[in-house]
Amino acid sequence: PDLSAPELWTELTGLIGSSEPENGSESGAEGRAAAVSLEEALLRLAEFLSVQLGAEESCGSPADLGQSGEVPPLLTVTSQLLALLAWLRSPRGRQAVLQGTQPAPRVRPPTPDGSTSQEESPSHLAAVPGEPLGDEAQGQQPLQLEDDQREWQRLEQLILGQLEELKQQLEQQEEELGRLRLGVGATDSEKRVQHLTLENEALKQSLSLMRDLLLHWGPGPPTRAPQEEAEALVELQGRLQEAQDTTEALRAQLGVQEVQLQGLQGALQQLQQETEQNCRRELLQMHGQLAGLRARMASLRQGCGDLRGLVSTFTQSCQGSLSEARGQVSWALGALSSGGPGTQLPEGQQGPPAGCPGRLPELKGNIRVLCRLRPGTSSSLVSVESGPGGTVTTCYRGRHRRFRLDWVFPPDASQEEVTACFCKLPASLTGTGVCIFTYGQTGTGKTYSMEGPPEDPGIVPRALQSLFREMGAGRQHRVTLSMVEIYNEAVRDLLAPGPPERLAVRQGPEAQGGIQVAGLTHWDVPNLETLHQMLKLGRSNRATAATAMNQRSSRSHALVTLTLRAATPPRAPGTAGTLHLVDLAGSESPRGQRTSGRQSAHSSSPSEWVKWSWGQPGAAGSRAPPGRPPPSVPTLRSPGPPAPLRRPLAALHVPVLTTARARPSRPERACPCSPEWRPCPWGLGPGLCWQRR
Ligand SMILES: Nc1ncnc2c1ncn2[C@@H]1O[C@H](COP(=O)(O)OP(=O)(O)OP(=O)(O)O)[C@@H](O)[C@H]1O
Repeated sequence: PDLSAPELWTELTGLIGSSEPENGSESGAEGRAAAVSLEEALLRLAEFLSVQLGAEESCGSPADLGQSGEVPPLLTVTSQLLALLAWLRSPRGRQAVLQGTQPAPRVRPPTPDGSTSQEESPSHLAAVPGEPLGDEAQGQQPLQLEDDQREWQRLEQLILGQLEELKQQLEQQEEELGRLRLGVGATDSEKRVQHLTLENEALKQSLSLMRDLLLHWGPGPPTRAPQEEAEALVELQGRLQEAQDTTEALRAQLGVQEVQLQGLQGALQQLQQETEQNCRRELLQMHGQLAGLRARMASLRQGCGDLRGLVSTFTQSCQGSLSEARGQVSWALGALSSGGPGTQLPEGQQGPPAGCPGRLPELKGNIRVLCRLRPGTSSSLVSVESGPGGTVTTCYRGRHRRFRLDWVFPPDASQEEVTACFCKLPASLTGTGVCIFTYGQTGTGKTYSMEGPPEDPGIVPRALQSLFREMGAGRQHRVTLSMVEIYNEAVRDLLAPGPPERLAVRQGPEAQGGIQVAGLTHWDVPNLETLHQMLKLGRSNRATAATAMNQRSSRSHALVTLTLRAATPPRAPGTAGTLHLVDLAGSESPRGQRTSGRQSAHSSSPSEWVKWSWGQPGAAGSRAPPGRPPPSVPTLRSPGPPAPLRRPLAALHVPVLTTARARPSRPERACPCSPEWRPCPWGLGPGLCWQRR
């Protein structure tokens, strides 16, 4: 096994060349070949073959040995060698070797399947060592020897050629085996390398994974060297410093944002409060408006009921007046017809009979309409005829109208002149009722005429002064005063001890004066001074508001009622007299009228004057240039009288306002005045407030 293939073949070649007698002492073989026995050569050959076959089997090509037609040359040579060996060991071979002849085995060349085809000749079989040859055999021996020698040479040449061919094939196979070994080794190495590389990569990944896991979840990195620890510590300190700096910066930014947030929260809170306040304020306003609307609706309902009552009262009053007038007319005609022409009624019979006192003047009508022109200019006034039965001619929007009135006061008429017409009235108060009211557009002098300034008092102070003067100190009448305001269609008591409340107006019995104001207070007026104080108090309580045309104008109707009753018993019912002094609210947006090019110069009645003057702007004023009527203007439509209660009360037969019950001597309601003589919250003077009095 320690010999290489070429050396082994060299030995085999030498062995074949020295195939002499086994002892070989005289052989021509050389040195070493002679020293190797045949058996030993065969053993070496077998070992070589086993090694060769093992090597080929390990190379994965043992199947090549069994393929048909591809008998390995090694087997061929081996089989021939074995055949030669068998011949040499046979007696004939021994004899041939002993005779110094070449063997003449009838050995055919190896068959393709490697089997040795050995055909023994009869002579060959007879030439068995130790057996004697026959004669025939003796005679044929030279020919056979020559054949054997030729055969031997041929066989020898054949074996040598095959050995040479086998040698070449072995060398080729050796080279191929080397290549195969090298290739297999290279392939395995590569596979191994690849496998190891993969394992290495897997191990690397596993190691990296384990390292990461240990860094994150493990007990920490393994202890490092002090230098590394120091460097890591420095790095960590740097990172810590950066983190602290970042934290400080974030804290500062957070502080700024907190301040901004607080500011925003404050602004939001303030906005919420403002919004809440606004909402509450608007809600309160809406509640107020709603309450006002409800009150107005209730007032409208009440006013509607009152108006129905007034219409009913007016109708009844008209019917009664007509019946009375018919009776008076029939009485007067009867009296005149009984006396003949030129007959005058006797002195005592100048009036109607008993039961109809003072009715004759009413034949002229119980309404007097007086016109007072205010100083100033008025574009609608054309001409004026002052005095009793005077006329006023106006031109408004191209239409001329002439009105005849009971009295016309010129613009320069004084308060005394106007009041003189009313000074006789208080004397006839007993048993009747008188109503004086002013009526006109705002700023035309109604309040001025009724009240007047303190230095130049108007109708009310002068009439009341005249009334008290006539009654004298030991008067026989008891005077009571009430004062109401009709504002926004609500009736309020201007002299109520408490806060002013809305009073209800009802239709009462005709015997008690018809219209009644429930809960209205009536105050005793002992003297003129007290009367002035109470009037002042009532005026101060009157609701006033500014308007565009007159800053002092009143938006309410003021009604002062003075009642006179007999102070000594017996008090006969029906003997009370009442004086109503009314300052109506002014008419503010003049009512438009259709433009008319025609001019009318006929005289209109006082009632027409009243109707006309209701909506005329500047109804009183200076005279316009005569003969130049104002140019036509387009039609303007404006609201008329805003409320039913603003109608002229004179047309309603002067309803008498009375209380539903007699006024007690002392107010039933508690007086807020304290007994410590503090200023009266009502503004009443000493002796007027019942507690102080
Ligand atoms: N005859 C007059 N002489 C002098 N001044 C007058 C006269 N009439 C009115 N005035 C003045 O005209 C202004 C308006 O008068 P007044 O307040 O009496 O009008 P009014 O009709 O009562 O108005 P309102 O209807 O708004 O209450 C007042 O300053 C008043 O002094």
